[in-house]
Amino acid sequence: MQVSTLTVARPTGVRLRDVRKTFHRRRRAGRPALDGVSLDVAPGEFLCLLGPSGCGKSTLLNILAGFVPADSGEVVVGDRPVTGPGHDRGVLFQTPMLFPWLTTWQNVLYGPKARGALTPEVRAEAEALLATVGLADARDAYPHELSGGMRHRAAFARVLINRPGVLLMDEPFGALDAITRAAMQRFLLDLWQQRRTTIVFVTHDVEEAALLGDRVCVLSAPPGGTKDVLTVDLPRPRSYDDTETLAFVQAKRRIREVLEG
Ligand SMILES: Nc1ncnc2c1ncn2[C@@H]1O[C@H](COP(=O)(O)OP(=O)(O)OP(=O)(O)O)[C@@H](O)[C@H]1O
Repeated sequence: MQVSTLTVARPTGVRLRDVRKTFHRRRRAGRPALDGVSLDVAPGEFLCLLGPSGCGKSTLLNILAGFVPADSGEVVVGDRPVTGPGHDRGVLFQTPMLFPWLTTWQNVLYGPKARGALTPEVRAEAEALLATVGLADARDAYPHELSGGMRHRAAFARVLINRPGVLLMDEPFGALDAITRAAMQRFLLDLWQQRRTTIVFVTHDVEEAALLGDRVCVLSAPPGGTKDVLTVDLPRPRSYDDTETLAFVQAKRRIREVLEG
C-alpha cells in the first residue's frame, strides 16, 4: 500500500481514570453502563476493547469521542480533558459515515471545507489519501456506487484528512462479509504499521483483537469495569497468515480465558 507522509499526525495518548456512566430512563437512573474504567493507551499504540455484549464498549468509545459525557472520572486525550467532539479524534463506526449526496472527493474534503481550511495543501493531501486508500479512480463516485469495503476506505480518508491523533473505531468491520472483513483488517494493519496513529478499536471478536491489538483491554460483564489488560506478544508486521500459527492460537486462548473466566 502506498502511504503519504503528508497527513501523519503526531499520535496522542489516552488516559481514563475511574470512568463511570449511568444512563437515565424516564428520569430514573438505570443500571450503570460503566462502573469505574481505568486505562492508559500509549501514543501510537493499537488497543482493542473487548467484552461481552452490553458491557459498555460503545459507551466508552462515545465518551472518548465526546459524544456522551461521563458522570465522573478522568477522560484525557493528549494533554486535554475531553469536553466534546473534536477533529483531534477520528471516529469510525460499523456504518461508514458518508454524505450520500456528495462524491468520494467531496466527502473527503467535507471537514476541511466546513472549517474554512480548504487550502491547496489540503487538496494535495486529499489526492494522496485517496491513493492511499485505493480510491483514486473512484473520486467522482457517490457512496451508493461504491462497494462496502470501498465505502469504509472512503470513510477512513474522510477521517484521516483531519489528522487525528487517535482513531476511535466501533466494530468497524462487524457488518462486512468475511472476505471484505479480512481485506479491511489487512488494510488497517498496513495503515497502522506505516502511520502509527493511536487506535482504540472496539470488537467482540477474540480473533480480531489478537490479530490487530498490541494490547487487549477486557471489560467485565455489565456494568463494565476493567477486568484485565493483556499484551499480545506477537511479532509485527502481522498478516492474516499469522492466524494459523501456534503463537496466535495461544494468544487467542489467553484472551478467551480472561473473557470467559
Ligand atoms: N443512549 C443510551 N440510553 C440508555 N441506555 C444506553 C444508551 N447507550 C447505551 N445504553 C446502555 O448502556 C449499556 C452498555 O451499552 P453499550 O452499547 O455501550 O454496550 P456494548 O458493550 O457496546 O454492547 P454490544 O457489544 O452489544 O454492542 C447497555 O445496558 C445499554 O442498554
